[in-house]
Amino acid sequence: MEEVQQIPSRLDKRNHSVDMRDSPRCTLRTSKMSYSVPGPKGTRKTILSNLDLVFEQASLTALMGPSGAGKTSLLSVLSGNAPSGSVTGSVLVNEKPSPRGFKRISALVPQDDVLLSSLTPLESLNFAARLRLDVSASERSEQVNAVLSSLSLTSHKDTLIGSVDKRGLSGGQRKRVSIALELLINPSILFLDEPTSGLDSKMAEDVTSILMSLAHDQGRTIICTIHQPSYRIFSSFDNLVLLSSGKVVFANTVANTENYFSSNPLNSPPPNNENPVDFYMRILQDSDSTVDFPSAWLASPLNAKNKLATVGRWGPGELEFVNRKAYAVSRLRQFWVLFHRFCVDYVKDKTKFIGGAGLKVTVGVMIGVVWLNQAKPDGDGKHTQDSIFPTQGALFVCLFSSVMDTLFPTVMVMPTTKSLLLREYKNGVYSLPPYFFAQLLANVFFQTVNSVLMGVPIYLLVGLNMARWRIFVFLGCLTVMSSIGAALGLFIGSLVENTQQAQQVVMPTLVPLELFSGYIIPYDKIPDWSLWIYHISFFAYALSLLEINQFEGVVFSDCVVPDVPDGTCPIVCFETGEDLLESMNVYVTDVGKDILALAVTFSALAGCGYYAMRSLVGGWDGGFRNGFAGGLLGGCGGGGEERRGESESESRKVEDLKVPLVGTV
Ligand SMILES: Nc1ncnc2c1ncn2[C@@H]1O[C@H](COP(=O)(O)OP(=O)(O)OP(=O)(O)O)[C@@H](O)[C@H]1O
Repeated sequence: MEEVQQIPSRLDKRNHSVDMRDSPRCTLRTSKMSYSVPGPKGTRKTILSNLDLVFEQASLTALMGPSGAGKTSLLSVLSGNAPSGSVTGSVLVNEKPSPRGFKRISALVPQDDVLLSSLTPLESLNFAARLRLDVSASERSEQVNAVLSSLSLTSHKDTLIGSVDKRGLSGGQRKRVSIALELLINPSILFLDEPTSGLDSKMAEDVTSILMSLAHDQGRTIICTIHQPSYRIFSSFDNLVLLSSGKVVFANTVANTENYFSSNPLNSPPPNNENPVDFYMRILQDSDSTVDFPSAWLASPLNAKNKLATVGRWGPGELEFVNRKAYAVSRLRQFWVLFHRFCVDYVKDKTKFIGGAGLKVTVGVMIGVVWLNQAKPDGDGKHTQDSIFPTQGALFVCLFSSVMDTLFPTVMVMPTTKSLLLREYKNGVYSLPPYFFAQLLANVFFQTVNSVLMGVPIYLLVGLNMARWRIFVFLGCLTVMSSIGAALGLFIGSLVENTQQAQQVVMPTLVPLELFSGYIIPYDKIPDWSLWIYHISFFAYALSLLEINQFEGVVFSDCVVPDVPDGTCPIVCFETGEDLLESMNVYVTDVGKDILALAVTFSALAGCGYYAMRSLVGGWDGGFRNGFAGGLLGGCGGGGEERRGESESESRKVEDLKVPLVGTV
């Protein structure tokens, strides 16, 4: 059994620092609490009905029941993360309405260990501490070390967390890091969704014994959903809440479970050769059973005892302390810490950082070699007609690559970053704008570096216009296109459920914009019905800029128009760069318009990305995502159940905790 040490006392009330000894001890009580969600055709589906439960301070409670019984829903409602449905009845913390800063005294550890795989436990905790604790650096580091030691992670603090593809911490250690991240704020109430799932029996026992100590030695109220625990693990819990079809079947001490089921309502003890926990689950799911378990529980004397359980009280000034601030640090600080974390995560992932940069240089050199010196003028500074097509090709490939190389990595990492965002946002770690802008800026920054690494070799090898400042216009244009790719990536990534869907959205979105950009289909060949696509294509505006940058002032030496009798020239031939530009509907005076169009495109996509992310975490109109993405991905499949799960877990801003959960909501 792992030993849990007490986290030292260092509370500074002015700074909202944390320490369990000074933090409120909390008892959670539900009274006639019901939870329902919108069902089909305007009906409502009741998921939890009339729950009267008490979760006492310094206790470890197991939430159990057959699949679909409502365990996760109950955890979501108790932790303040079920805004998609409606809650009636009351959920009280120390007999008082849930305080404004509820998320600063409670924490939810999700089932999946959503962690940044390229960081170590120490780095993860340091970043989390910078976001969640408004104390001096030395106090922060003291707290991080105390939490690491509290969860027996000190000797693993510098090991890479890792993931399925990258070896790192074991499953049990990862789970402990997940718990440690939440323990940083010394929560009075800790909610855990299946903390032992996926762990072997030894790891599961270690995690349970840690939870037991956190409850008993440190006074926390701990509530976890749990599936098929061994009898040993089951016996470590103090209390058991057993649900079936959203109703309470048993809610009392674990010690009383066997007596209760052996007498009323079953009148027979569990068979000797069967784990009693498995036995209770089996009988609850027995479709032939005639026993009305919820009614039997309501009539039980143990139920009355449960209702009369002693409840905690707020100490003097505690409620005021909890009610103060929604976030521990300012939004500017949140932005800076998150930006730093995105950068460290990117740089530490060698495949992303070194591999990505190496690939860009290689591709740049390859393209440069393919079109070597094709755009270079002759000794007199003049160009030839046959340089036009390869030059345009090189310019277009650079633009295309800048967008795609930013868009795809951004979309591909979204499943991981989304889960992390949901976890942290749900737990009130930061507000959305700092997160969104930190992610956008970090993506733009790294992908711009990559675009430059690819663009410079192409520029030099192809022999593009070397007039002094033109290379900077070229690189600036690639930077803008990378930024557009990043904003579009965040937008699409927030809308879709997985990478497969992302691919199904990306290609149909980008192909028309490329096709009608004026390069693949020349401007004068674009059918009238699709001219609008040309006018909204950011490829068209960026290509226009690069073509002006390249061809303005250029003279072609080989345009000798043959003398033909009827006056029509049989070949298309340009004497100057301006002639060429005009033939493509590009004018030197368009520069301002092109820059404005790109700026508007970037702002619009960033706005849509933010809106989609806001919708993802459950703010504003949660229906936007389901409506828009549902329509877009109607035929893509795979999402109904996941989407339900996500909306169920949608977060609400901490400020919103002023009203809900209490009384009739
Ligand atoms: N937002 C929702 N919309 C529709 N149905 C929902 C929603 N949330 C939960 N449900 C339904 O409510 C019931 C309880 O779901 P919940 O996820 O809470 O059960 P559970 O006991 O945690 O199940 P499991 O053990 O399988 O995770 C299920 O039938 C589920 O389909």
